[in-house]
Amino acid sequence: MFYITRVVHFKMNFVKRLSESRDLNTIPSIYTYTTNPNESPVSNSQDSIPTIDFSLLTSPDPSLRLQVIQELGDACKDWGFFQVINHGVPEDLMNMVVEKSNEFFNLTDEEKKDFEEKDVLDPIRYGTSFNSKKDKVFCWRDFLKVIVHPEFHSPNKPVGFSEIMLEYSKRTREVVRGLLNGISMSLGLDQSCIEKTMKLESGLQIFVVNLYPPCPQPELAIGLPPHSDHGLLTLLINNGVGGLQIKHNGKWVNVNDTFPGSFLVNTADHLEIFSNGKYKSVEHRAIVNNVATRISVVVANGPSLDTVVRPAYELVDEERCPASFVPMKYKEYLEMQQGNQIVGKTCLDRVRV
Ligand SMILES: O=C(O)CCC(=O)C(=O)O
Ligand SMILES: [Fe+2]
Repeated sequence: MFYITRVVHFKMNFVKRLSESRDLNTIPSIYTYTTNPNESPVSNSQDSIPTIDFSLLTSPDPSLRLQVIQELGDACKDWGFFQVINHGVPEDLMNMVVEKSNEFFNLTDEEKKDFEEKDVLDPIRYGTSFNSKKDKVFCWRDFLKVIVHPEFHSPNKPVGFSEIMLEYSKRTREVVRGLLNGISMSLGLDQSCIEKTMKLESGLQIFVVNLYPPCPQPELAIGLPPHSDHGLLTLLINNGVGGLQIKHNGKWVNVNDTFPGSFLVNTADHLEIFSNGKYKSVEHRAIVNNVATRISVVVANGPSLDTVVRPAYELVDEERCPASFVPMKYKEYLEMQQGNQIVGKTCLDRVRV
């Protein structure tokens, strides 16, 4: 008796390769994304996006410290988004991170093959769309996601990527720690309250590179649909090509002009949970264009995977201010978010009371 075994390889359709194919004038229908027709037009009023001077958090002048903590709290409450300047991370390092990330995508298919994603919690995942096994409409985006803390992982190519990622991971964790200390105080809590409760020492940090190649019909496709991030704070830098939009007072706002060398920071779901809804995780999306490849490098910073996240006890009062969220282990939340399609704030809604 003969058994014929046929091994079917699931071939990922990376958009980088697709966009490089000659004569691509229209996008395949799987990428056709319908935006809500009732949505108001995108606003360019980005001048008012808050800017936080990180160096003031450690100023010897207590009134300056107090002022920046107040500004940080207001930014989290009113925008869930701000840019951070004077953060101490060298601009050269930030540029190198973007450059090396680009080099990764320029490796041959064969070289990248080892990193293709199999499971949503694999430490290194090279993939396309958001969750290509579940997405009904595909995102015009390829990605690399690497867990860099509490255990450091990295692809072994291109040369020097690993060292750059390690340094960047350390330096950005320091910025996140400083910001979360300030945010703790802005909530009227001890400076180290978030750091301790969320066990940041073994907190999860994921390094994500998004690559959005030029798209022949940008108005029909989406880079990343509206969503909020898991974790506490997300830091973003890009290669100078715009595409990020954030939702502010029900309207999409373009985030294009930012200070060179600054971090774009957004509040994520677990900060909304911890603050009992005082600080909202911001909805954002990435649009695409037909001219230039956009690269964004995102560092997602969360609690330790075993932390059960719930609203801070100090912020809950059974009568006047009951808990708005039920407790959930961060690992479970992450699996739920990464293992499904990404739709607005639906994940957070699942733990909302
Ligand atoms: O590329 C961007 O600007 C947004 C990326 C993003 O939202 C994400 O990776 O979660
Ligand atoms: Fe995001």
